[in-house]
Amino acid sequence: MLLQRNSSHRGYTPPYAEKLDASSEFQGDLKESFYIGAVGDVDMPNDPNQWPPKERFPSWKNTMKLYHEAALAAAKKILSLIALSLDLEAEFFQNIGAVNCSSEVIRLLHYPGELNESDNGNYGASAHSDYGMITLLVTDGTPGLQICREKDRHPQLWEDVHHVDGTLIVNIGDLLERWTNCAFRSTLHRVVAVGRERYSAAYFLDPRPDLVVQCLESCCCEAYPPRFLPITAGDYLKERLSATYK
Ligand SMILES: O=C(O)CCC(=O)C(=O)O
Ligand SMILES: [Fe+2]
Repeated sequence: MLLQRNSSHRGYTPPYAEKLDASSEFQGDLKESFYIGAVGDVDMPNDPNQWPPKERFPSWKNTMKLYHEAALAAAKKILSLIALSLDLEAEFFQNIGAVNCSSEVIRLLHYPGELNESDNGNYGASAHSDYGMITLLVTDGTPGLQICREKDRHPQLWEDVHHVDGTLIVNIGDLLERWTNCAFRSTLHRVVAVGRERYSAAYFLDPRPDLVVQCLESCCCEAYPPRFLPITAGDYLKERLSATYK
């Protein structure tokens, strides 16, 4: 298939090719998606994105570029607020290299309306937390997204995320959970099949791959020691991605 996802995870991923919950009994999730990384310009001559033909989609590249810019600006503001809440400078995450523009990815998602019988019980997107820092999600308002507030509790309790027009859904990712020693928990979420076609767009912001993610000083003390070992952002993301595409 043309524009099939390449080794830089850019391009088209068909249904069943991704399994966000590696323990799912199904072959893969129902969604299909298209990944667009940071849009190359003078600073990024080797843009690994895959672009549909200009003749058919004349404004596609520019629209994606504008979306990246707007999402990055919003993500930076949210990260500043998170930093302030941790008694850090507003620019803390940007200053340490946690806001890496060349690792940003937009994932355009489409969930099918009709299901095969063999997909009974399968998910549009099976349960997972996002891997990086934060995710900004917009949807077309079709239900399906659910979160589990207490991911370590069993049985898990799932709640619908209600659509509010004109708003973004912000997910905390695993790396922010590791940095903050669980002060900010990464949100376990999934998309259930509701028998209606659904579209959404997720924007993922990840740190520089060589950045070591370790518990922030303001997030641990003797009585509450670090819960996670230090790891580079790149190693963590590689580990999670390899489980997703097994
Ligand atoms: O489509 C959605 O609402 C959620 C998508 C999602 O969780 C993801 O792409 O990581
Ligand atoms: Fe997600």
